[in-house]
Amino acid sequence: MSQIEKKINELRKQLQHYNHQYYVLDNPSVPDAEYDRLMNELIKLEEAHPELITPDSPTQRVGAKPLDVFEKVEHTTPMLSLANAFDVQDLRDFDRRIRESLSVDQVEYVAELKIDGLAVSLRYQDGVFVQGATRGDGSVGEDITQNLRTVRSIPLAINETNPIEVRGEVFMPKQSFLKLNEKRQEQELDLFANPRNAAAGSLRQLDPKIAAERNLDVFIYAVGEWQAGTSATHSEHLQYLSELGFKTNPEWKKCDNIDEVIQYVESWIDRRNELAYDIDGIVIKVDRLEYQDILKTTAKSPRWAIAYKFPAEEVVTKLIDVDFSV
Ligand SMILES: NC(=O)c1cc2c(=O)c3cc(F)ccc3oc2nc1N
Repeated sequence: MSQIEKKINELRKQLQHYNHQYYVLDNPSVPDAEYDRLMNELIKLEEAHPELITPDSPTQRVGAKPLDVFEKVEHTTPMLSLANAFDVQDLRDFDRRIRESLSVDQVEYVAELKIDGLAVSLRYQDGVFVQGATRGDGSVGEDITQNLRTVRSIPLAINETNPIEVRGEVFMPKQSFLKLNEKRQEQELDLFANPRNAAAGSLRQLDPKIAAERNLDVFIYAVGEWQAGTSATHSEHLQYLSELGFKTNPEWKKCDNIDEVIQYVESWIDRRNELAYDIDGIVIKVDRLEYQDILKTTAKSPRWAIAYKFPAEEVVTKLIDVDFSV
């Protein structure tokens, strides 16, 4: 390996590490000036040696040119939607049905915040991000790889060389949403109704440069296709996803029974406005993967998971004070 290649690989490793600290762990470890200096050094070296550029280089986040259309992508494992629960009794019924089907007295669950964004599937081959898609109708989604590459918290490379597909929710933080609408107000463009629509609208842009400016973020919440997988529980999957370098939501909780799930749900009903992002409920999943396999799915939804929906918040949009006096 030439000195140049050594230098390029060293810079890539450093920048990928700093990216992970900043965007995935929200814990910047270098001043921006130092990060920019290293990035500029890598850009210059790659410009001088374009044959050494690889798709997982930190310089390749925004590169692509606008698309004419989004290609279709078939999901090898369908991306189903969740059945809803609206009160505690629904949760107890959900738990009873599962314990009866499994003929067990107690079932462990994982409870997770239900991020109010857009479901996506990300595929990695030989440790490199190769394709990202929307849920679509559950069987066929749209290829939005170029736009997902601009989401800084989506790693372009992971240390799992076996093919793996993961699923998560792309969202726009509340602050970014307010700033975007203020800018659109100034430009006399129509405003987005909520962060979810803003995130969806950003991922539907054919020009990745626009998506790149929208400050999108992601929480990865499940492993999809992973032949090499050996985990016994969903909670092990969540820990593994985090070790691989994915951004997972830190608020998930393993619950020994439905009573603990109900406590968790009730603890979050009044705490959502503390969060930097919108949630519209809590997702509850049977933790043991062998139980998930036994319970399977209906045509539309898994029998081993349910979404407890919070009552819709009275929509208090921050009215942007427009100064008509001028
Ligand atoms: N918005 C979310 O934060 C979120 C969404 C889903 C799903 O839509 C979902 C759909 C399935 F068929 C199975 C598991 C799931 O798990 C999920 N977990 C989450 N945390």
